[in-house]
Amino acid sequence: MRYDVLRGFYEVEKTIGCGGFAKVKLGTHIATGEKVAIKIMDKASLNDDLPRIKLELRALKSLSHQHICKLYQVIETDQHYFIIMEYCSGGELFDHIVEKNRLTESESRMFFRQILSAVAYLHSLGYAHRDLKPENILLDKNKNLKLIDFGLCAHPEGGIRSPLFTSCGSPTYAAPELVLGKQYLGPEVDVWAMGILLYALMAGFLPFDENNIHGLYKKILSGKYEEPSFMSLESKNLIKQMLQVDPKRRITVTELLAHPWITLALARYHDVSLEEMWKYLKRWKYDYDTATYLLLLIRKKRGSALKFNSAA
Ligand SMILES: [NH3+]CCCOc1cc(-c2cn[nH]c2)ccc1C(=O)Nc1ccccc1
Repeated sequence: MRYDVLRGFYEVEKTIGCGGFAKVKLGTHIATGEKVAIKIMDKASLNDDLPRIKLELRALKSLSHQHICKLYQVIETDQHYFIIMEYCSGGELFDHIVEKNRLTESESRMFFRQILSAVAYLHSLGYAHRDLKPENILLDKNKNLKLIDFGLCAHPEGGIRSPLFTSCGSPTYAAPELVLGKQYLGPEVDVWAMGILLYALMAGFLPFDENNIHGLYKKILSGKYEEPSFMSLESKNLIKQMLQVDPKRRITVTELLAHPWITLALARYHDVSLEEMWKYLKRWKYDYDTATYLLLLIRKKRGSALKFNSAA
């Protein structure tokens, strides 16, 4: 498939993922030679998924965090949307767990801290992800986690604490209040999903699993799951606090950040303060210059030469 609008700016290579209304291809940003991920959506097949794309673009444009997949450029034509993103060569966290069966407690903690840092940042900007699962967490070549797919994220007008209704996300990771179709709060369902994630990292299987949806819902609503003997007591206790059926009794992100199991020292990401960073990002147009600047910034941080052929 030829994409004329990309010619001279990006080379398009193999497909690295596809889901529903989008396919994702590996690409090369010609001016810098850096690899990128190009999420391609055919407008004709989007139909009622168009709001998801708008949501995702709005979210990605305002997010800048070391554990959230970076947006470089947005290209829109009559037929397509092209979302140019940071390339995560380590694939999905899901595959990483499957190949290792389960992770050690310290590796799980290392990954979980990164997820928590990204989710805490999201919530601080008034977003809830609402579809946290291993398939939406990728690894870059240094095994750093990157959150993707903000197509279901919520940014309620009344602020992150205002109730939501839309039932969305994957049933396996859905919190009881979501399953019951009750009003729910974005941050609380994200904490539940992170509890499922942490359990899956350390156990190698899911706490609530059933091949039929009703059996699955019953298990989720019971809040009862197996606690493998190889899990330490503090890990079991942390997961228990995240998988509380009553969202009011569930541990919050703020409490998680201070939790002894986490002792999260959130590293400062940019040399500039985050406030200044946001100011720049808000002004950027996510055009080719933005992509070029961001990729050069990464190259600089990596200490590589600032190779740049302006012929492009
Ligand atoms: N489960 C992930 C499949 C690959 O999907 C992606 C990969 C990257 C990626 C790969 N390397 N670097 C970034 C960036 C974004 C996506 C993505 O958003 N996929 C998607 C989400 C919803 C519907 C359809 C597709």
